[in-house]
Amino acid sequence: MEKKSFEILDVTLRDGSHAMSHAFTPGQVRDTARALDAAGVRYFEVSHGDGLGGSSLQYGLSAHDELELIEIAADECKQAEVSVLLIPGIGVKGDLQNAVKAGAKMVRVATHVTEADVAAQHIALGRELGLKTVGFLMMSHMAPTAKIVEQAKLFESYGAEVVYVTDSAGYMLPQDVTERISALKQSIGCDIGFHGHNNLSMAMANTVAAVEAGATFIDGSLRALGAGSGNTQTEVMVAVLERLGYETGIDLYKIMDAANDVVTPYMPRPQEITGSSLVMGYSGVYSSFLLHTQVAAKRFGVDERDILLELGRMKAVGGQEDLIYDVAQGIAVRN
Ligand SMILES: CC[C@H](O)CC(=O)C(=O)O
Ligand SMILES: [Mn+2]
Repeated sequence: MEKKSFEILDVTLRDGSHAMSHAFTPGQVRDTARALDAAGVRYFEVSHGDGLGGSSLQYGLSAHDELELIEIAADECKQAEVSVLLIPGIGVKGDLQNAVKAGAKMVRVATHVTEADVAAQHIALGRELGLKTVGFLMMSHMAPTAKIVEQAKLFESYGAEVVYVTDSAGYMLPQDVTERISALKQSIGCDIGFHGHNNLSMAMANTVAAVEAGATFIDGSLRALGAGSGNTQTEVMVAVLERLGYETGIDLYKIMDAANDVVTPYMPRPQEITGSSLVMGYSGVYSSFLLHTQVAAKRFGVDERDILLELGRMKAVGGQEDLIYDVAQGIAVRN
């Protein structure tokens, strides 16, 4: 049987930044990048959790300059390439140009699932700069499949080479993923990717559904380090996909060692499904809201889950982090 091949993109050093409160050190980035490269991972992402330019009071200040971290990671690459995330409005074109000078070779331009049109200039710039250029539809559970197809076509028309379905809230079930990826497969010519979160313990099942439906770019993070309950666990995904007969190009022992020997020692807490992250998956809340919610719950003396349920009801989206505090205060007043 001919083995199907695809790319695994590791997001430990970007989505993991949320779980690390944006405090990756240069040494942690160097060691992680070296281990990912040695294991055969083709692409891995480095930047503030909210992408280039994310360091701010709204999203959390970075402990170290992300351009310096990108440069350190790129220096470790013998075969791998560094990706950066860019959310138009949080990051600007100049941030992307600087990331390229620091060694980035791929950009993922991320928008809310209904707002692909804000990415036209950034995708064009990515292509102009010679980057592998990707469109990333965040909170994909919030739009019906037809809308996702429409938005993916926009990304493709701007020049995106890959379009991602992104389950930012860890809300989707395998059938949701199958439906969306299959529809994209029939409607667009570029590659399709999937990025999952594990808030309902569905990240691996969703990933398998995505590859079986035709996705050829799949995200994971070592030890699942990422926002909320974290991402699809890269080293486990390699084993599962190999068992399913796919060619990952990644050395299983080396990727396990990267997770266990490099990442585990610096993780601030185990990547678990807690009551709060479960509520995020259940009610469709952005995984990156978790740590902000914990701070707000403490400050106003309220239950984190009540804040998250209310944010889910309000259909809060990325960029509305300040709402978390308003909601917490409102609950405290009502209590
Ligand atoms: C805030 C950006 C976000 O973390 C991007 C991402 O990984 C997602 O939407 O899941
Ligand atoms: Mn994510």
